[in-house]
Amino acid sequence: MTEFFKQPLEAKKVYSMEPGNLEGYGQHFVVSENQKLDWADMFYIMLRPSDSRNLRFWPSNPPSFRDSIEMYSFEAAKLVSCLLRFVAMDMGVEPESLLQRFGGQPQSMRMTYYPPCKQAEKAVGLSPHTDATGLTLLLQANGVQGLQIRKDGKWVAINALDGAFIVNVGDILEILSNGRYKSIEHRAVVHPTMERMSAAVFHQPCKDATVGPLPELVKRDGEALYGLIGYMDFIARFFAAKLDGRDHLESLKS
Ligand SMILES: O=C(O)CCC(=O)C(=O)O
Ligand SMILES: [Fe+2]
Repeated sequence: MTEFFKQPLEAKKVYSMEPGNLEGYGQHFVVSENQKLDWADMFYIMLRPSDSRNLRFWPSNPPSFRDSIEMYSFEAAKLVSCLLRFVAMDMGVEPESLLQRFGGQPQSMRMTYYPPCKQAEKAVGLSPHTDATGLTLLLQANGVQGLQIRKDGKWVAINALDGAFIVNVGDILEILSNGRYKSIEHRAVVHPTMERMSAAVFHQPCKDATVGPLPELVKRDGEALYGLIGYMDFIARFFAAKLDGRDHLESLKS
């Protein structure tokens, strides 16, 4: 990842995003021509299932990139399967019940490079958002801190352990768990003199999945806190909400 971002712009532009598609090199969360852009370069690819991969966006330089990503993707999927089993057990439902909702374990990855910014307090590295996923494994790749989460209305800085994953609960797990696990709003700030890099691996339902609280939880709770929605409709709402925090999620509440 470091070597990819270090290349001259021209080399990275070979992988530029195309209209209507998030894959490739560029900026995400662009909703209007008047907004300030995030102080970051992003690179997004689909990893799983393997037939969702578009190798046109997989850099051939550095030469080890593809093999490294393949291995990373496999291990991340394995870890997330374990975590989803633990979460299911924690909620007192069948251990496989959550995992079943992520059939084929769709997975994608956003690598983000935040250049240093002299006026760091005036720039936003990554705008506040929740992840539209089940679970996200986030790795802060070069030891520079910058992630913040919104807790009780206040931004709290996260001090990540070196080499450890930060596990973020996403919108879909909040819905499936009927609100037991809350999707965390987060953002990234930038540093005045140091660059920062992060890699987020997202685990989401398949495109044609319908998402709603697990029936066994609804039965126990006596009500479903969220209505049923197709995953692609959910994604459309996610982007239409223009990153207004958790609005897209709150609007699903019945
Ligand atoms: O850079 C970070 O720490 C946050 C990245 C993130 O939230 C994302 O890629 O969705
Ligand atoms: Fe995120």
